[in-house]
Amino acid sequence: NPDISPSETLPDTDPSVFHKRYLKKMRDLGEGHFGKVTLYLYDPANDGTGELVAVKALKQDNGHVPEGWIKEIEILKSLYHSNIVKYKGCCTELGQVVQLIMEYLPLGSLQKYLPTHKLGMSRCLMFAQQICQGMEYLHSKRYIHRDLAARNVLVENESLVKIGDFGLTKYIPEGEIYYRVREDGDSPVFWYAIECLKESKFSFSSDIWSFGVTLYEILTRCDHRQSPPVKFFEMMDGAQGQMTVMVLIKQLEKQQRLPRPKDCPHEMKMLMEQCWAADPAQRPSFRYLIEKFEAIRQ
Ligand SMILES: C=Cc1cc(F)c(CN2CC[C@](CC#N)(n3cc(C(N)=O)c(NC(=O)OC)n3)[C@H](F)C2)cc1O
Repeated sequence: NPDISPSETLPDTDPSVFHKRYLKKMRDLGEGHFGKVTLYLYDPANDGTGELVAVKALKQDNGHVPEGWIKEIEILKSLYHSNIVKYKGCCTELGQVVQLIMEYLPLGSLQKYLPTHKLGMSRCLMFAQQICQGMEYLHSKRYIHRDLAARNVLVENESLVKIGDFGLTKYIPEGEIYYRVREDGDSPVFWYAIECLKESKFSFSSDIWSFGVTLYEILTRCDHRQSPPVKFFEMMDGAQGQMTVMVLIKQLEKQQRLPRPKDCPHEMKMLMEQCWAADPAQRPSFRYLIEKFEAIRQ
């Protein structure tokens, strides 16, 4: 339309800048150790026609912004993949970045979706392959996730899932193999590789172990009676009843692993066991897992 000058059609504001005053709180989506994720309507026109967004905010402690928080925002901002939740922007307050704005996936996590949608095996394997594709991309940028689990995978629709949270993601510098941290608070120990439990050594290979547990969750349709914590407690031959990290390590050192889910194809059982190899070097890569899923799903 020749008589409208470009300046009348181009937006003159940065779409990745969100103003706190236009964020209308809807409800909480999740709670983490250091903060929470909340559903907001971003409604600058103040007429309810805005868009729903998922907002991650840290529990503010005396106003200083932890260095890891900026890192998490920078990491998500740099990721572009169909199986990774989209970064939308930031909301700053007093010039400090305080909130991370992401796309909202109303179907929520696999942990909530699977028990109520009876998915067939082929759909489960399709989701598993998509998680591997998102993770292969993440590893290609030298990031390790450190918290891969069904609760952190979101459902876009019945044919698409995305890795939705990067709260524990770390960069592994060139030439390094491990990332070492002093674990604190509620670490997801039942998703942790044996070397993470024993020496806090995280690597690309420890993400593979966590993927194996995530695949187990998918094959059990996230039935809470078969959840990793429940099954590991059951395997503890119920004696002392007190599960500690030491007891879990002993079980894993005795080569005990999560049981084969009902109706689980033998090939999937083999794949999970490869992901749970005691030696990190023996575990497959996400590239290898993608090819396995391609072959099985043909
Ligand atoms: C500050 C740290 C921190 C705080 C937390 F609450 C959590 C846990 N949280 C992660 C994000 C979460 C699950 C995933 N993936 N989710 C994202 C969406 C979305 N983008 O739409 C969504 N949708 C939904 O539930 O729709 C019905 N759930 C869910 F909030 C749990 C992890 C943390 O590191």
